Amino acid sequence: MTPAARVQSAIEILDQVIEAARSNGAPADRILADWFRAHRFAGSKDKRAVRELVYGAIRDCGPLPASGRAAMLHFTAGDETLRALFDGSNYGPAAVGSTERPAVGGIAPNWLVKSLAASGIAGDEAKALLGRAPLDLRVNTLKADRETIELPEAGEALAAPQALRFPSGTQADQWAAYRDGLAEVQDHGSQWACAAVNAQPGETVIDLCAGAGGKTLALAAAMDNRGTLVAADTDKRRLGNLPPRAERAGAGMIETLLLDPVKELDALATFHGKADAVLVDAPCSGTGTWRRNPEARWRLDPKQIERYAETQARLLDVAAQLVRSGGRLVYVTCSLLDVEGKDRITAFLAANSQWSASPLNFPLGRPHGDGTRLTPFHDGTDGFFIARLELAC
Ligand SMILES: C[S@@+](CC[C@H](N)C(=O)[O-])C[C@H]1O[C@@H](n2cnc3c(N)ncnc32)[C@H](O)[C@@H]1O
Repeated sequence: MTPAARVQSAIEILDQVIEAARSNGAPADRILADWFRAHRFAGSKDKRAVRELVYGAIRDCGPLPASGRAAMLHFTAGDETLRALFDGSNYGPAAVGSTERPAVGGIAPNWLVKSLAASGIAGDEAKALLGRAPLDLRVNTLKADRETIELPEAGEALAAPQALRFPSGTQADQWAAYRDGLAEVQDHGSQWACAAVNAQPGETVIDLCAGAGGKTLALAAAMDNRGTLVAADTDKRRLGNLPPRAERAGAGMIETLLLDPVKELDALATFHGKADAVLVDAPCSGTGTWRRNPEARWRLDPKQIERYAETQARLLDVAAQLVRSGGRLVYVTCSLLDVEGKDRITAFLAANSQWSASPLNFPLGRPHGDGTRLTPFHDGTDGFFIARLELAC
C-alpha cells in the first residue's frame, strides 16, 4: 500500500468506528480486525501503519468526530508529511478543500471533561487516560511463580507480588507460558483490586460481577484452589468464557452462576449471610480504561452514567446481604468518576451503620473518600476506585 492509501484506509475504518460509537456497534479493535481480514493485500507493515493512524486519530479527537476524514484532518494538522498525502492520488485521500473543517481535539466530550475535572481528574491526570498501556502479566501461583517462570522476554517486576510488566504491544498471548495457564494478562491495578479481597484458602468468596473471570482467577490462586469460590454474572456469554480459562489456569474450584438481572439474590439465596468476602467489580462507564479502548469515551452519555450509578448502588445492597458478620465487601470500579466510586461508598456507609471502611494500605494509589484511587498518571495502572468495607461482628 502507498502511504496515501494507508491514510485513506484509516479514514474508511474511522468512519466505521464513528458509526459504531453512534449505534453501539462493534469496538474499534474488532472493526480493524475485520477490515484486515477483508483486505488481505495489506501486509504486516501496512497493518501496523493503518492501526497507528486509526488509534492516533481516535486518541486525538475529544468529542465524537463528524467523519473519519474530519478526524484524520485533525490528527494530521501538525504533520506536514502526513498532510501532504491528501493529494487526490490513486487510492489516496482527496485534496483538502478550503472550507473543510477538521474534528475538534481534546480529552473527551465536554460534559465528560467537566465530570472528570469535578472528580479531580484534569491536566496531566486527564491526558494520561489516553496514553498507551503496557502489558502486565500476573503469574499464576497455582502453576508457577514469578521468581522461576520462564518467559521469552524478561519483564519488570512490579509491586504486586506476581506482577510482571512488558512493553505495550507485547504479544504475550502467543507465549507457551500463557497458553499453558502459567500467566494471565491482568493490569497491575486490577491485581491490587484482587489483593484487596484478601481471599484465603478455605473461605467462601463470591465474585458478584465476574464477567469472563479475570479477577476470579486471581482469587482462586490466592485461595490455593481451596474453599468455595462463586463467579456470578448476568451475562451468559461473558460467564461462558470462564470455564475454559479456569481449566487452563488449573483453577478447578470455581463455580459459575448465571444471575437474573434485578433478581440476583434468588440464585444466591444459599449464600445469604454466609460469604467471608464478596467482590463487586461493578459495571461502570470504564473511564479508567481508555488507554485500551479510547473510542469508549464517544459512547457515553450522562444518562448512562446515572444508570450505572443506580446499578452500582443496587449491587452494593445485594452484596451486603451475602456477607457474614465480620466479613468483607470489596467494591471496585474502573471508572474515575466520583459518582461511580467515592460517592457510592459514602452513600452506602451513610445508610448502613453496621458497615465501616477498612484502609487498604497499598504501596501505590492515593486515599480517595473511603477508598483508594489508582490512576494511569500517578500509578501507571488503569484508573480504579477500590474500597474495602467490613461488617461488624
Ligand atoms: C467490570 S465488568 C467485570 C469484569 C470482571 N470482573 C473481570 O475482572 O474481568 C462488570 C460485569 O458486571 C456484570 N453485570 C452487570 N449487571 C450485573 C448484575 N445486575 N449482577 C451481576 N453482574 C452484573 C456485567 O455483565 C460485567 O461482566
